[in-house]
Amino acid sequence: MTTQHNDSLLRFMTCGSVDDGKSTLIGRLLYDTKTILADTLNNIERTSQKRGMEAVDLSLLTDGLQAEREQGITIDVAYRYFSTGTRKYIIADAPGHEQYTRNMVTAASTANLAIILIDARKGVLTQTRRHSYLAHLVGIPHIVVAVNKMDLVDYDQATFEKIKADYLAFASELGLAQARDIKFIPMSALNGDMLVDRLDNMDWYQGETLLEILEDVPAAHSEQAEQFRFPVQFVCRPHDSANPELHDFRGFMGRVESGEIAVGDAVTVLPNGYQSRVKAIQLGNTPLQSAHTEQSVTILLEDEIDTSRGDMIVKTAEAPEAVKQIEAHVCWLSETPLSPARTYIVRHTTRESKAKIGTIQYKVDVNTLEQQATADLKMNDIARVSFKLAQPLMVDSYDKNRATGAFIVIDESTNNTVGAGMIV
Ligand SMILES: Nc1nc2c(ncn2[C@@H]2O[C@H](COP(=O)(O)OP(=O)(O)OP(=O)(O)O)[C@@H](O)[C@H]2O)c(=O)[nH]1
Repeated sequence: MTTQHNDSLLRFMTCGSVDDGKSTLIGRLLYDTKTILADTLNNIERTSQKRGMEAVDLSLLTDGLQAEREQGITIDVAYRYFSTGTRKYIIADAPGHEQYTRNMVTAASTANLAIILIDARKGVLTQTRRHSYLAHLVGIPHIVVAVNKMDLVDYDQATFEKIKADYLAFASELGLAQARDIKFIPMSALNGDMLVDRLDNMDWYQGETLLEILEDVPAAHSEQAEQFRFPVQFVCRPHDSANPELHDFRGFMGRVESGEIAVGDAVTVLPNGYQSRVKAIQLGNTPLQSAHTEQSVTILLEDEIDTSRGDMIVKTAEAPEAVKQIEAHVCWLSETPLSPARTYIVRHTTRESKAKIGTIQYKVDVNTLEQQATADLKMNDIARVSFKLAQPLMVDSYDKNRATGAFIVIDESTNNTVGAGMIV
């Protein structure tokens, strides 16, 4: 089965430590793909000249967004958009240094590719390991290791090869090298080597440029044929006594989180397990023969089935389990620590359940990757936790399905999101 998908959009993120060149890299991409507005460009050129710089300071492009970022949004992730003839791009940029973990987990949850920046002079650092671990944890399938500032090491191939070997050694240890597609590029974001243009300083590198990788990489959902998952958001049941035909119309509205569905397919509605077939699919008022991932549609079934928000329509042959206990990796997002004594709400797709903490098996030191015993969780902690649920949830493992394998934890008293979970 081939899965249809929106291949014209790629979501990616950049990870790097302070001064590795994240802003410069993004600026260079925007500049060389000519997606900056002319007046913005003039401003930057003028400012760079005033500061006595020979080249245009591309970090000014993204730093202009700093003020926006600082307006106290809870999760501090900036999104930037650009497009080429081939694709549209959404870049998630997770700044902030202490809050790095939670920002990165948030930014990474929808990204399909992560660029991990390494300063060629410094090589693989603790932060590199941390970024890589988090990218792995949140299941980003494509990793580009960008060895930046090659101009400062005389574009030396041996330096690049050494960093590549070091990275691969720890990526294997982590299981990252086996599970993900990793590519390495030597570059100078400042001069523009190997981002959009190859230039001629590194003829020894025959691989793709950054933009070539971005243009080619499969977008989300396109790589594995995922199972059909349709959490019901709303049941549309018009009551129109003047129009008795409409009594038959009961549409289930929602978004196809994964897979695809066609008219005539055998489906099961969970958690009750009612079975039926798809009678019709509508996109707005347009009838469709089939629907695929990321489409928001209305599904009509052949039988009258009592269904409500929070139920999930799946194909009968590939139904997930409805479970009342889940094991997950949790990233704690709140300043108030997780307390095992309290009751939380777990929100999973369009469904919620009250939840109690079963056990916190361990938390992970993201710098050393060591597992440590703990009694609570503080902001930025990542831990393996089990939850006991009051209501069953229809879950997949996060590895298999990033939509139905993820959930958020909500504090009942404040209604704030306090944790993000990935089901093991
Ligand atoms: N020589 C050289 N300098 C670079 C390169 N890329 C970035 N820089 C410089 O490194 C410094 C930091 O770059 P930024 O792009 O601001 O780094 P950043 O990672 O965004 O830093 P934060 O925004 O503080 O996280 C700036 O002075 C850049 O001009 C490069 O490829 N070569």
